Amino acid sequence: MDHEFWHERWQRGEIGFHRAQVHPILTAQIAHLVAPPATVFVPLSGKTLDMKWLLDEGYQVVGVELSAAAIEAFMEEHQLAYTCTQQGPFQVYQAPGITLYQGDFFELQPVHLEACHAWYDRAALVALPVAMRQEYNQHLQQILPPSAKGLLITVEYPEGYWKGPPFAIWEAEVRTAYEDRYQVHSLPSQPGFIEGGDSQVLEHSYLLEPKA
Ligand SMILES: C[S@@+](CC[C@H](N)C(=O)[O-])C[C@H]1O[C@@H](n2cnc3c(N)ncnc32)[C@H](O)[C@@H]1O
Repeated sequence: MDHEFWHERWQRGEIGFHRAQVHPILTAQIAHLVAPPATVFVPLSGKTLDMKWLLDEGYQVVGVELSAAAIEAFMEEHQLAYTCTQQGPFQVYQAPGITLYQGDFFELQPVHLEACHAWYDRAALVALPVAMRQEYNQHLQQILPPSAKGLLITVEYPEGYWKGPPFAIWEAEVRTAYEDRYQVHSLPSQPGFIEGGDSQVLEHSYLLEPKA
């Protein structure tokens, strides 16, 4: 999954991961972690409608996304008046309540996320092959404030059912990645969504709360 893979997907409009509705797990769960006007980090954000829902609820949003096309589509589809400036390795798109860093997640530093109270990971961790996931989990924990809480959604499906992305991630992997620093609350799985997928897919979500 190099950068070119994702740029090409955006260029060709192959964005089956993009949902036409706000994710019901976000709307049901985020208030259990943080209340508006808390700042929520959305890694590998695409142009998800979830960010608009968060803004409309009164949350502040910080995102990171490789594709400028995705970020500009988000701003334009929601008619947000935005500015764009260069800051180090990022083009920074800003509109009231939202800052989207266009560039590589792995270039983010703690200073970029110092205002964040929570993060929301849907189709970010599962977008990465296993070799990158460990690095992603470590970097995420290094750049977030230690008090930040997480809402993570993974997908699960039988081996051989789908090539990925999204990749199936089982609870043991989530616990290995997060349990040192977070209480990992597993929520009941529910029928999931993969472009062209069917009932063999489950979505499994987790609330991650820093250990005292
Ligand atoms: C599967 S999509 C999910 C998008 C969004 N979370 C959603 O729910 O619609 C993964 C996104 O991550 C972006 N991406 C992949 N690798 C990235 C990286 N290293 N840094 C920033 N964004 C990245 C891709 O361009 C793509 O938009």
